[in-house]
Amino acid sequence: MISIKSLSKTYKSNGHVVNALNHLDLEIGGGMFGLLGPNGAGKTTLMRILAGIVNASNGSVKINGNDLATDNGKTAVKSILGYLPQELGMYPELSARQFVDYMAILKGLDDPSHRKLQVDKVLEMVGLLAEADRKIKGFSGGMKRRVGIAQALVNNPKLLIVDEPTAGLDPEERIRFRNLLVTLASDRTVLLSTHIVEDIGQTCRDLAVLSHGQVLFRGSPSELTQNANGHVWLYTTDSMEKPNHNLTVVSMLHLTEGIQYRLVGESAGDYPDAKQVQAGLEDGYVWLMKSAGQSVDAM
Ligand SMILES: Nc1ncnc2c1ncn2[C@@H]1O[C@H](COP(=O)(O)OP(=O)(O)OP(=O)(O)O)[C@@H](O)[C@H]1O
Repeated sequence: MISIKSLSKTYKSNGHVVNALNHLDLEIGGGMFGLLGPNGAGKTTLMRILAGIVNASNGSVKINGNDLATDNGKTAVKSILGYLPQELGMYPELSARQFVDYMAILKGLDDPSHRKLQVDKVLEMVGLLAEADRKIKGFSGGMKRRVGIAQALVNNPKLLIVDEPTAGLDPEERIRFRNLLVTLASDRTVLLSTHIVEDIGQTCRDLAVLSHGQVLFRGSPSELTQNANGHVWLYTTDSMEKPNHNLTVVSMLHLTEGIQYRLVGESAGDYPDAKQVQAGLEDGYVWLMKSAGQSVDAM
């Protein structure tokens, strides 16, 4: 559905040139697709180009055969696209229904009776019909995010793009939101950008990991996980000294016998007592970044 070839985007700011996307190639099909990568990897830039908000510096993007470099292509894509940016400005004094209706007008749904049906339909899809006449200012973070999805869905898009939608949500809201996206992906493409590895593992069959504006990995969550097998250890010590820097600490657990480190790296040779364990998705991500020479030390 989406074909991206040698896509580059350069920003100039304060005399510096930033290569946000650097000859990026990517093919994305139907269903739910994850875009994973550290802050600054280029995810938002890629989504903004796909959504037609910024122009690429070089390269080509085709969505359902429509070339985003042409006016006709842009118009065609607009009619099949829904976009939820990281920060969507909402009018807090409006009710959910008023806001989604307003966005529907902006998207060109001119027929009032069709628009009303469509607004109610999307509010129902996101589970907000019962709250539709409450002011947005009284909504929780998760509810606001659902209003955001409702406005993105109001033109019944075949491609839904969501940028970091679960940031700042509590665990219950996050799970609910993730499940909503999976349901929506049953009959459309949903492109989900996040830096939360767990969100991708729970929802996407396919994913790409971006770093420095390029694709480091393209495949399934289980392929990303499997690549790390043989490179993950648990090591328990009562010493206060952290394991050496050739190993990345993925997590730490305080036990009665000391601190248990989960470590990812080429070899745990310096720690003969370390026990090799099965990799998880987060280990796969850390191993990928480490193999590419990127620092992923969160601790
Ligand atoms: N409008 C802009 N002007 C200058 N530089 C920019 C602009 N937008 C993004 N950048 C730079 O481009 C690079 C990629 O940013 P982008 O926001 O696309 O990454 P990201 O993966 O979405 O990160 P995050 O998760 O932090 O949003 C970063 O170095 C960023 O500072």
